[in-house]
Amino acid sequence: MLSVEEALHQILQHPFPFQEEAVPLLQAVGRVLAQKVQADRDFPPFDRVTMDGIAIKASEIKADTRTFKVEGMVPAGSPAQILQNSHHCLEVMTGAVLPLGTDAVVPYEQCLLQEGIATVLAENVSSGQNIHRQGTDGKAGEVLLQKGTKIAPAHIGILASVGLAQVWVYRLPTVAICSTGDELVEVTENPLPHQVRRSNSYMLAAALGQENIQASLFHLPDQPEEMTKELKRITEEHEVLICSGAVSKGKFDFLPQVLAGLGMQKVFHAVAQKPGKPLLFGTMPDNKVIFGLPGNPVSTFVCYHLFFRPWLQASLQQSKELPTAQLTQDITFAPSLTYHVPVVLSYENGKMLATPVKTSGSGDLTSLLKATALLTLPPKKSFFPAGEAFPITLF
Ligand SMILES: Nc1nc2c(c(=O)[nH]1)N[C@H]1C(S)=C(S)[C@@H](COP(=O)(O)OP(=O)(O)OC[C@H]3O[C@@H](n4cnc5c(N)ncnc54)[C@H](O)[C@@H]3O)O[C@H]1N2
Ligand code: MOO
Ligand SMILES: [Mg+2]
Repeated sequence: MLSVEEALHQILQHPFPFQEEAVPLLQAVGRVLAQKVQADRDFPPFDRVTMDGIAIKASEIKADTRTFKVEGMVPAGSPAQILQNSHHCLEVMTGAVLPLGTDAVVPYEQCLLQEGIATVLAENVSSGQNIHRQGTDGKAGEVLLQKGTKIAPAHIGILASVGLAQVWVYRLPTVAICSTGDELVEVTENPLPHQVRRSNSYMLAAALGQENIQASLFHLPDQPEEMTKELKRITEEHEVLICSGAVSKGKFDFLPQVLAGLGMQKVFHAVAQKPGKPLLFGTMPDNKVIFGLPGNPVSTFVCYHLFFRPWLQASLQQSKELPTAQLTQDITFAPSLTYHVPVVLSYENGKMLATPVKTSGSGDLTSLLKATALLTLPPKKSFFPAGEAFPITLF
C-alpha cells in the first residue's frame, strides 16, 4: 500500500494548469495572485508628516530661541510648500508633505500657539522627528507581492496603493461534489430510523468556500447504471470531482468501477493511513482529477485537508511548510499506518502544544468540533511520547 508521502507525491504529479484571469480589486480577496506586484512609487511617496503640529528646522531651536512665526498652513493633500524663512514655521497636518527647509515636526501638544506665533514647549527637538521619510518602507520598483500569494485584506490594501483596480489571479476550477449512499437523505428531510442526513457534501462545500470555490453539489444512489449516467454528465461539466463514500470493500461501493468505466485512469486506491485508507485518486482527459474520499465523515474531512488542499495549493503554485506541535500526552498506535489525530492546539512558553481529542473513530463527526488541527504521526513507530513534535494541518 502507498505511504501518505508517496500518495501525495503522486497526486502532485497531476496539478491543474489553471489559467489566469483579471478580477476587480475587491473580488481578489481569498484568491491566489498570478502576477508579481511592484511598488509603482516609493512607500511613502514623499516625506510624510506623522503628527499634527508645526514643522521647523530643528537646528533653529536654541536656549533663547523657542518662538517661531507661523508662515502658513499645510493640510494633507496640498502640494509641497517651502518654508521661506528658517526662523519661521509652518503648521502641518498628519499626512501632509513635509515642507522644504524643515526637518522636524513638533506636535501641537508640545507648542503654544498665540496670535500667529508658535512657542515650542518641548525640551528637545531632533532633526527627523515625526517624519516618515520617503521610501523607508519600499522603493519604487521593489517587489511587494509574489506570484502565488493568497490574497488577504492587507494585500488588498497594497494592491489598492499601487493602483491595481484589476488584479490577475489564477482562475478557480469548476468543482463537483458528489455524495453517495442510499442511507443518506437531504438536510431538509426527516430521516427514518435507518437513515442519516448527508453532511459530507456540505462540509466539503464549506471548506471549498474558504478557497473561494463555489462547488456544485450532487448525490448519487448506490446503483451503478444510475451512477454512470450521472457521473458521465458531471465529469463532462466539471474539472474536478470530489466524491465521498462508495470507495471501500462493500457490495455497494460501486464508485471505482463506475469511474473506471467512464475512462478514469486510477493513480492509486488505498493509502497506508488511518483514517482514510480507501482513498481513491484518478485522472481523466484534459487534466481533470478525481478524488474519491472515503465516506466516514472524519475520513472525508482528513483526506480533503491532507490531499485535496495540497493539490490545490500546488496547482496554484503556492508552497507551504507544515508547522509542528508537541504532544501533551503519550500515544500508542501499533498498526504501521500514518495516523492523523484530531487535536486541540494551545501555547505554553512559546511552544505550540497538541492535545488529542476524545473520538470514537472516523464516523465520529462530533470529534472535529473540539479539534482545531490534525496531528500526523508517522507509520514507522508505535509509541509517540509526550513532548515529541509532529507536523500539524490546521483547519
Ligand atoms: N471490509 C472492509 N470494510 C471497510 C474498510 C475496509 O478496508 N474493509 N474500510 C473502512 C474505512 S477505513 C472506511 S473510511 C469506510 C469507507 O467507506 P466508503 O468510502 O465505501 O463509504 P460508505 O461505505 O459509503 O460510507 C461509510 C460511512 O460513512 C457514512 N457517509 C457516507 N457519506 C456520507 C455523507 N455524505 N454524510 C454523512 N455520512 C456519510 C455512511 O453512512 C457510512 O456510515 O469503509 C470501512 N469499511
Ligand atoms: O477512513 Mo476509515 O477510518 O480509516 O473509517
Ligand atoms: Mg462502503
